[in-house]
Amino acid sequence: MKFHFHVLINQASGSGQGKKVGDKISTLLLEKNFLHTLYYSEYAGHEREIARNLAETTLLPWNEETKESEEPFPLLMVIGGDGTLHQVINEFYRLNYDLPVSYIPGGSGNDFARGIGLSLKPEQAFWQIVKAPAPQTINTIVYDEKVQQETGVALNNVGIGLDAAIVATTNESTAKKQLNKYNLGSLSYISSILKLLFTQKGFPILVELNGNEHFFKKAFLCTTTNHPYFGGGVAIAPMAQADKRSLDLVVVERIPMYKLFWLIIKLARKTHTTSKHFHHFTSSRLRIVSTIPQYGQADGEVLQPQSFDITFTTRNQLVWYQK
Ligand SMILES: Nc1ncnc2c1ncn2[C@@H]1O[C@H](COP(=O)(O)OP(=O)(O)OP(=O)(O)O)[C@@H](O)[C@H]1O
Repeated sequence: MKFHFHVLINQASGSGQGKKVGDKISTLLLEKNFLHTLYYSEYAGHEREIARNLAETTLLPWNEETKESEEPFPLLMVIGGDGTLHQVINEFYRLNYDLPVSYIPGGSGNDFARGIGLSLKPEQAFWQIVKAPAPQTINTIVYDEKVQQETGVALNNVGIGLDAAIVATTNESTAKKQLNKYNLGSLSYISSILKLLFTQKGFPILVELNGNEHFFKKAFLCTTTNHPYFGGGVAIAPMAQADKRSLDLVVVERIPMYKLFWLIIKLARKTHTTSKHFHHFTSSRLRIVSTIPQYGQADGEVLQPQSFDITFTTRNQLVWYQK
């Protein structure tokens, strides 16, 4: 397959990891004589503008015509964290573009790459892309939130409660910026986790799926996920699969601290799914209503505290790589 790679790099992602990966891949593209053009995202939101411009002028859908064409296929290659890819995919979704993308992880969490079996090593991920003769169909989560009227797509997960509060607190923490300078950003993440394990209160939610209603008086973590991982490699839903057109919802109830720590130990041992405080549902469509304002997160991008009446469905996205 002949490509023209349009490489969109977020150098700020992963506390500078995006820059390192971007440099490595651009050197590789030059050395191996691949046709390519580089684009650097210079501020938050710029990645969306670049993606939109490319979609309007350069990128092509993958269809019978482009399959047969002798011309190099113009393929977008995103280098950054989960948040960068999230923004690009959302721009395409907003403008109704159905375009294949490729991705090389350069963030700190890189859950999407983990979830679809794309190497976390940039060079290996690069060859997984270059050697693939065609894109793979990957499931994504479409969310439609009625209270604030927000819609979008997530590649990894959408959470209400604990996970979202952790992301928000870590992002707000001034310590993070300091620690990131020394590549210790994960310390600020761990300190947010510890703080919120103690302070996050249980909140009522109603879940509707497969024609049934489930009510939780004190939900603590409520995450709809497309693949097993969240929070940088924690396999919260080991049964989830990104190549299946279904979503997995995980609800953990607020339980006393000693039980919670036991559940965390079980999580580390991957035996948490047997706990009676861990609830799991699978469906291709589900609705969650949460009336007490909570933080939300979609692929690690924060939704400010709000009530939620959110419906999740699925959508296909073509991702260029081979396992
Ligand atoms: N040049 C830039 N400077 C600062 N922020 C940027 C820049 N370009 C894009 N962004 C913003 O960075 C965010 C995405 O960051 P991303 O999630 O990729 O990195 P990360 O948070 O370090 O990685 P991870 O999600 O794996 O922890 C998006 O909200 C995007 O708008």
